[in-house]
Amino acid sequence: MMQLDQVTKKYLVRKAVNRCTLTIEPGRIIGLIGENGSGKTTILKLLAGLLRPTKGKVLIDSKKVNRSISEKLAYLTDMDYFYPYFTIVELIDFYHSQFKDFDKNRALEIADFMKLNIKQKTKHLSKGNLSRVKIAVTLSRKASYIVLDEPFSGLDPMVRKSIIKGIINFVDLQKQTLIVTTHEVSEVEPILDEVVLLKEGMIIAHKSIDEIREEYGMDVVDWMERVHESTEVYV
Ligand SMILES: Nc1ncnc2c1ncn2[C@@H]1O[C@H](COP(=O)(O)OP(=O)(O)OP(=O)(O)O)[C@@H](O)[C@H]1O
Repeated sequence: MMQLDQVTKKYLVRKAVNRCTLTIEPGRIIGLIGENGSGKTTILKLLAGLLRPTKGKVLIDSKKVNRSISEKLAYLTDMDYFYPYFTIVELIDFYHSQFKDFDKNRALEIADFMKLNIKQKTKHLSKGNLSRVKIAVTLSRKASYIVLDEPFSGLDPMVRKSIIKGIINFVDLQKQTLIVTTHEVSEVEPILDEVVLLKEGMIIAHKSIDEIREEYGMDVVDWMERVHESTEVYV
């Protein structure tokens, strides 16, 4: 289980995350949604132990998060920093050597599903193919928690939908929990169980997709727009 308990994160004087309380149950796929600068990446970095909260507690499996959480949390960042002279298959071997839970066969299977040429050097990859490689190596870890920051941003809209739907086959929801931030809400929505909506560093809504449809009888994107414009809190 992942928990934020009254978490505030300040960068100097600016509050990027403001008194956020959140519980994420295991085996769920969560969409962390919000406009630019609303605090999504900061929350993911707090969960990944890369940042410390200014106030409050970040807990995973009831333990305070620190850097050793990387053993059970796979994190796809919004940055690209692969060693340029590695081919994709060499990169997969490198990940295999670095992470005990890395499943090389799964990586090759995802690379194949993503239609990647594994003999290509990472420095020659297009932005979209680099995004595919990042997804492949992250989902190949059998980590309990998978955290994806804007994983679909570089992908061609023509193939994005099928890739998003396909990745669900590479997550084991009996054992894994997935959090994804995205601006492509309508495309990602089919794979989500819950959405957490952020506005100016605060959580303004946390609902399951079923609840949104049943309680509000609304399409998720329409509901999010309504919540975002309203002053009410839906948690
Ligand atoms: N290292 C930093 N130093 C100072 N301010 C920062 C730093 N990182 C983020 N911020 C600020 O904190 C706020 C939240 O940033 P964050 O990156 O978490 O938002 P985000 O929702 O992920 O945005 P985006 O959708 O654009 O990626 C923003 O106002 C941002 O400018």
